[in-house]
Amino acid sequence: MSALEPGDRDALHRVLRARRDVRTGFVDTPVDDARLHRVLAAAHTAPSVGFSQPWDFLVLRSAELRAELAGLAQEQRRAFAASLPAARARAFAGLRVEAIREAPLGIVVTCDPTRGGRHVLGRHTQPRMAAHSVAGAVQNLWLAARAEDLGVGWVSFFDERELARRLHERIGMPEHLEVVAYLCVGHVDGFADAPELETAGWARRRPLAWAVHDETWGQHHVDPLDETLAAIAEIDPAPGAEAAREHLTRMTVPPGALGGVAGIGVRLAGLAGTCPPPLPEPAVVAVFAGDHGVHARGVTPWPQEVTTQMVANFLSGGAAVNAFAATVGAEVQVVDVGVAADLEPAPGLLPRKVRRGTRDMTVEPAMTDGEVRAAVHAGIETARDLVVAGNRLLVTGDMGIANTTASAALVAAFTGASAEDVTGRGTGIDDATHARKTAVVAQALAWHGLTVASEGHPRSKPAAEDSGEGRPSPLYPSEGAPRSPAAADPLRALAAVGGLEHAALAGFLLGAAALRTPVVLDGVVSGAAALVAAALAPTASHAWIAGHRSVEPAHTLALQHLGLAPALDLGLRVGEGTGALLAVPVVTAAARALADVATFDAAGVTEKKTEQEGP
Ligand SMILES: O=C(O)c1ccc[n+]([C@@H]2O[C@H](COP(=O)([O-])O)[C@@H](O)[C@H]2O)c1
Ligand SMILES: Cc1cc2nc[nH]c2cc1C
Repeated sequence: MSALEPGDRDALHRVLRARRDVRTGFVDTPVDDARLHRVLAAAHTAPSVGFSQPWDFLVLRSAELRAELAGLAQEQRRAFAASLPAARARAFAGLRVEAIREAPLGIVVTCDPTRGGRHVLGRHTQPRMAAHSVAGAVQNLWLAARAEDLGVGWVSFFDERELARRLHERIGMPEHLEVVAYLCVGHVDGFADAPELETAGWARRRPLAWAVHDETWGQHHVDPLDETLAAIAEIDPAPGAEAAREHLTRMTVPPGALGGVAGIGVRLAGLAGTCPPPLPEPAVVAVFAGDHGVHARGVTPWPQEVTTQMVANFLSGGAAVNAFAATVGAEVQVVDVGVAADLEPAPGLLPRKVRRGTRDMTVEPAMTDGEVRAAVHAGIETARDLVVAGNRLLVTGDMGIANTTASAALVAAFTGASAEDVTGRGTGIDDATHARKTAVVAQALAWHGLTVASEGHPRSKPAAEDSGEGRPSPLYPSEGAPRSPAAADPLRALAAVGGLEHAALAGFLLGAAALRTPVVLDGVVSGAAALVAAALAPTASHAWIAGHRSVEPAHTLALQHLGLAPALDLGLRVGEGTGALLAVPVVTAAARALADVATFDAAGVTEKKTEQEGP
């Protein structure tokens, strides 16, 4: 028996932590054969399916061949860069993805899917286990190399088939082999403390707790919503906001001249806790899609299938959201949380369906408590995924035929406004449909006990609008005024009259705030979701910027109640994230101004005289 010795565990963990995927810093020093042999021997001890040991190691030293292969990788790099949204492409331009020429050794690790014949234990049920086994060998190699002070970089910027074909032609690699890894190997001038992509801000590490599910899927050590609310409670925007306000007084613009742009800058600095705040790019719009049981009540002339059809349009790049996202260099992600139809997998689609549409809110709760929680969690997880993937600005979007009815009901429930005040014309409806829609909203509010206490008057005064200096007013400012039933139990109100996209958007808004990532809010659907989120965690609104004001009356009420001043007011009523996307350059400019605009001192610009001094 091979017993381990004291200290082995610590040593193993040290090596695991110190392993890096190395793309920079390779040096010329040759790798001696004994070292290389130990590294390959470590790879060869890896576990494999049915003990089939499907790997081979092709050691490439020829600089000429390596240069040729580097050319293949470069072509793939160019194609990838061309596929990226503008801000991502800028970030990518500064990244190294391979060191094929610089590293003195290339090791190609192959998989022979035929090794061992027909009866390889386990591979008959799972053919991919052969390649998985080879990945285990690569990991062994990587760790052993680290213990030898050798850097390893795994290059995946290859079309695997093209690489296999080239190796077949050039060095006789058999055609039935698959290439699992091209590894750049050699001595390096040092090992970084953190992954290169993390240091470059391209992506972040996920906390282990998010990845561990206990017994039931989605059951984590701490509930994601509780964890999110606890993180939001920690936000203190005062120091960053104060620093930004102070800096604004010294910037070479007349005092107050930056108007609402200054307010956005203060907000960004408050959230980040520093001034200047980080540049809020790259940006991504998450378009949450869902269908609505209340559609059956004739609240919109559009058939429900349009939700599915528009999702297809987003995914093929043909919608307004795609045009606007391309204009501002943002990525588009569609999140299916409740579309009635089954959707085919597609790049850009996050399949997070909780159920196929909600129920009719006029006769029963639109969602169960469990469905609401699942959709809120889907929103939190979407925010987490997009932030971990390196996005620094999130943008909300929505798609759901009939969702302006659910939005109106939510806004009425949270602000205390009447059905008449909140019900708008959505996609553009005639007077008869508008009257029916208003009655439907009133009926739903009454059925769920979410109606106004004193007819026609909001129970709590709307909060004063954002002063333009990033100080959101308290949500329910009139102390002693009765809280609406919705504010007392936001998730119940959401379940009663909301949509799956509202629930997911509420989670998304909270998830972003918890990660101190700013979010630009789109129209009435996001506004309604923000009311739910703010009722759960008032300080979350420090992370939110109202991108625009839509023509839906409920949106104006929601923004007033949230104390948010819209960046733009263009008479839009598209949804999808369009209005918020147009505000992205405004948000970026606010951050850039704090970073780049010179102070009076630095630029040698004379400040204005005080009034008493006279001319
Ligand atoms: O963003 C807004 O304020 C907005 C205003 C009016 C309509 N919409 C969009 O129109 C759809 C819902 O409209 P409706 O009339 O079917 O309730 C939905 O997909 C929304 O994204 C969005
Ligand atoms: C065509 C169309 C596009 C939309 N985008 C968001 N909601 C929409 C509703 C309709 C009907």
